[in-house]
Amino acid sequence: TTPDSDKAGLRQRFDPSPSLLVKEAEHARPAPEVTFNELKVEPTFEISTPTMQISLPNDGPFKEKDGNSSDKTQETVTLSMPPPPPMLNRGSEPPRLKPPSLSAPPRPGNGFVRPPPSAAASLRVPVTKPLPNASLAPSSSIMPPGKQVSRKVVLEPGHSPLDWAALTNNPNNHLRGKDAPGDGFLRITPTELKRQNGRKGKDAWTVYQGKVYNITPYVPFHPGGAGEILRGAGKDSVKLFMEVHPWVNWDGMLSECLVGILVSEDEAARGSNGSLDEMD
Ligand code: HEM
Repeated sequence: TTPDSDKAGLRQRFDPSPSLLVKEAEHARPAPEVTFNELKVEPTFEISTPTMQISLPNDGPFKEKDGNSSDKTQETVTLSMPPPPPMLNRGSEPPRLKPPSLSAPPRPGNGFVRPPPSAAASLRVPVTKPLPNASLAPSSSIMPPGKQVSRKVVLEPGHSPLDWAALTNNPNNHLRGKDAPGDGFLRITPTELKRQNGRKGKDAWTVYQGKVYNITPYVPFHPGGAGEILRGAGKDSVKLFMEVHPWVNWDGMLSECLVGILVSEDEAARGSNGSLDEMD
């Protein structure tokens, strides 16, 4: 070979024409695609609607009303099916996993409709803005049936659960109220309890597990609203309370509001002046 032909040969090798490039590119096809061809899998991006063919005998339950006899022994019904989801990894690469940052990590406890029972519920500050007229709020149309919207209300400023906790921390606040003078606990009859219904200047007392509490100071702090908690005024609230929030720590929250215990009329008549201190 001459030097000139050497040059030409080199140029052809290192400065290939576009057609050569294509050829080389074809040769450079990655091996897994060959595997595809060997497996007779046709990589294609077309999305076709698959069909399903069902053969029905003509004299079966689908026979025409007028009894037309047809030469056909079979009728073919073609049903369309929705297209499959497009496959994005049709190439030779294995399917790639999504980066972890794009998928939210699974959160435990998502199935809970209500928060789990805990004493801390009494100190939890509401994170979502409640409905102003929560007791009248209709259930949301986008909520699945059976799941209700919160019945919590907007509390006045300074009436958060933490504000209540601060108030009960000071025993000088006399949260037992004006109807329970002194420090001693009272023995309260059902008749007396009935009178303490929060009306006509009377404090609202209620009963929980045989103990009588003055709920009047707590009413503006109650997350379920005044109307709800006052349903128990002058009577035993345990049933209503347990229906709504059995996890709330009544004793812990209202210990400073304890007025006394509920006794029967007979028991009260046997006692001297109604003070529990007398029993010691
Ligand atoms: C007649 C008795 C009572 C009734 C009918 C009642 C009713 C309600 C209602 C309807 C709610 C809103 C629930 C929601 O949809 O999220 C609520 C919340 C609440 N109530 Fe009562 N309540 C009563 C007594 C009490 C008492 C005595 C206390 C305190 C010892 C109390 C503490 C609370 C607390 C802490 C919440 C918020 C619960 C949470 O954060 O999930 N309730 N109440």
